[in-house]
Amino acid sequence: MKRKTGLIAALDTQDASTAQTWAQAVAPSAGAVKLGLEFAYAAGFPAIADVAGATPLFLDLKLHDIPNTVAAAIRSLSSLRPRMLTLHASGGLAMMEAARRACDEAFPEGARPALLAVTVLTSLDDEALAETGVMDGARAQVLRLGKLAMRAGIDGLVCSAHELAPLRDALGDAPLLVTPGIRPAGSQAGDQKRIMTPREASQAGADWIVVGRPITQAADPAAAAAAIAAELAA
Ligand SMILES: O=c1ccn([C@@H]2O[C@H](COP(=O)(O)O)[C@@H](O)[C@H]2O)c(=O)[nH]1
Repeated sequence: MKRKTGLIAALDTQDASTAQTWAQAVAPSAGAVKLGLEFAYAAGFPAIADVAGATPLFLDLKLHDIPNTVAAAIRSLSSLRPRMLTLHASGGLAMMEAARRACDEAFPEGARPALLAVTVLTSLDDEALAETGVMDGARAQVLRLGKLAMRAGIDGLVCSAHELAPLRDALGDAPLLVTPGIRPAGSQAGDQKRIMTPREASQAGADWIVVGRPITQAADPAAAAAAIAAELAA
């Protein structure tokens, strides 16, 4: 049976009123809004809560530090009540385990966010990854980090749509698989390297796709989001 794929709109801006405008525009089409480093550093935590409002919040802070610091950061951000929260799998097993324990302790029963481990950023191709010392390519590294994240009790993974099939083969249906690097046909790749269209990512088994600039930089963000949602539903 075809998996239902939801749209997460990435609202990357420093300006709270711009983010608010975009959040309203995508509300009929997106299942969640993503606020990340750019917005958090510029606008602050209270603005994150304001923009998300009643829409589920994907808080993409990509935590990456020693276990004690990551656990403390999760306790600090718990008042934002994110639905999904990211950390880097490359922080290691102990860091991810500490994050999971902190989530269990800091959030009330039933309100714990899905912890998502970022595997290999979608802006990296095999060549760029080799420059960091990973010589066997993005697919192998995503699988390695994905398995490590599952051992740590992490709920899902951020990966490119190209790794969905091997991840499903290796890990089954349970992990939530979230894919940025999504580009509707004809749109600019920008700095993204491992890309797919919304329809391709959905067919490959994504639970969620993350789309930013193809929506926010469109002449009509509401229409762009609606077109992507329609492509996912087709
Ligand atoms: O591997 C990753 C992890 C996170 N992202 C984030 O997703 C959006 C993508 O925005 P676009 O404008 O659609 O490229 C952005 O907020 C990234 O921080 C990612 O792209 N890749």
